[in-house]
Amino acid sequence: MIRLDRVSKRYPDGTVAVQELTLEVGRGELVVLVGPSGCGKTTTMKMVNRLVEPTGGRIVVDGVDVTDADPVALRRGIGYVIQNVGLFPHRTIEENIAVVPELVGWQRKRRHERARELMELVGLDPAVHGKRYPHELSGGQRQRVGVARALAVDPPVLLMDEPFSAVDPVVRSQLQDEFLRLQDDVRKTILFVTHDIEEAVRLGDRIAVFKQGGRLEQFDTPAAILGMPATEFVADFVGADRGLKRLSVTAITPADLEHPPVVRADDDVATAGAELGDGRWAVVLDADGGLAGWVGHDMLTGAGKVRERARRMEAWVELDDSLKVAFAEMLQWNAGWIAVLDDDRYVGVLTPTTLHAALRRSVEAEAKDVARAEVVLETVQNA
Ligand SMILES: Nc1ncnc2c1ncn2[C@@H]1O[C@H](COP(=O)(O)OP(=O)(O)OP(=O)(O)O)[C@@H](O)[C@H]1O
Repeated sequence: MIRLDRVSKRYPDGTVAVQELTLEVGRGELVVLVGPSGCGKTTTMKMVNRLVEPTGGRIVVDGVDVTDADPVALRRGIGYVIQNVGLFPHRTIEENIAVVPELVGWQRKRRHERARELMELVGLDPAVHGKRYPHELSGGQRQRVGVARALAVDPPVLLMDEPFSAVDPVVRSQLQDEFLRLQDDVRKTILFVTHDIEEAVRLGDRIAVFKQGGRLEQFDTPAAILGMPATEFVADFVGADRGLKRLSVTAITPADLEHPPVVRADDDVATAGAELGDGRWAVVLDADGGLAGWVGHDMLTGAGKVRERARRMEAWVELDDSLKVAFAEMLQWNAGWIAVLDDDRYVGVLTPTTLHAALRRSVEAEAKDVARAEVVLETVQNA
């Protein structure tokens, strides 16, 4: 959808901002450009909508070479969100959102309806905020207006340059969440600039890590960048805690799970006790495979049914949740294991040991390009 082919930019003063950059953003994909200050991220982005002209290479958007396109028409088809938004101070929020629709000649009623619809989409109340002026909104609300304005004529492509960096970390995290939900709905093709690796990992389908002088160091998924930094520069840039960050982008799969003894809620205590044997505890399931709780070996004495002895499970996670979510739940409940469900069906448990193994296997699986289940780890036991 967006293709950069050996694109370079040398400014008239001789500064090389971007060097032979080749990069592709697929339809509906969100690619984050990340790197230290001055590495050419903004320049790259501005070449896509021709606010800056490349000095070499080709840029194609939706099959059209941008150097052949009329810049004004081109920019109307590409939403642009920048830091500090750049709203018109003397126009209301509704008028600000409707700027491009007005430029392209939409009637007043249609503009009004579209602005209201977009305000709702980005979490603003049209009745409350529509008639206000930019200075009457909070920083986070202004950023939302910026996103709404960029979406006004429903462009297939969005360029976003540090759109959430002018707000405090709490609001920022909230905006990121809302933005991910929004992107799930609208599936735009997005080029997103940030200097914050946490933001890149959270938002990006793929991340392009830049180095000073506009050189692309690595272009890959967040998990691969964190698990297998291609160069020392990338390893330094993503940080010494990249293993921890990687937890948040690695999903739980069935191959990661352990399978402790299982008993049924309807079993007699004596039967369950015998089934458990030497095991210290068991997972308790109800008749249709749902999680009913857990039971300790020492709780299985006397007569009665398992359900009368079982303890309720305080927490569980779903397959496809991240390893980070599982780890956080284990810490919160001070538990040595956590049950994993697939919809309502119990499928196994994760422990700190299996969680760590899952993380290691996921890195090796990617390096060898095989399924995670096929990776056998070297461990202290089997080394
Ligand atoms: N108009 C210009 N003329 C000359 N040099 C420029 C111009 N604009 C940017 N540069 C230089 O090009 C390089 C890349 O700048 P750019 O703004 O693309 O970096 P960036 O990665 O977006 O940085 P930041 O994260 O600080 O915004 C920098 O060295 C910058 O000083």
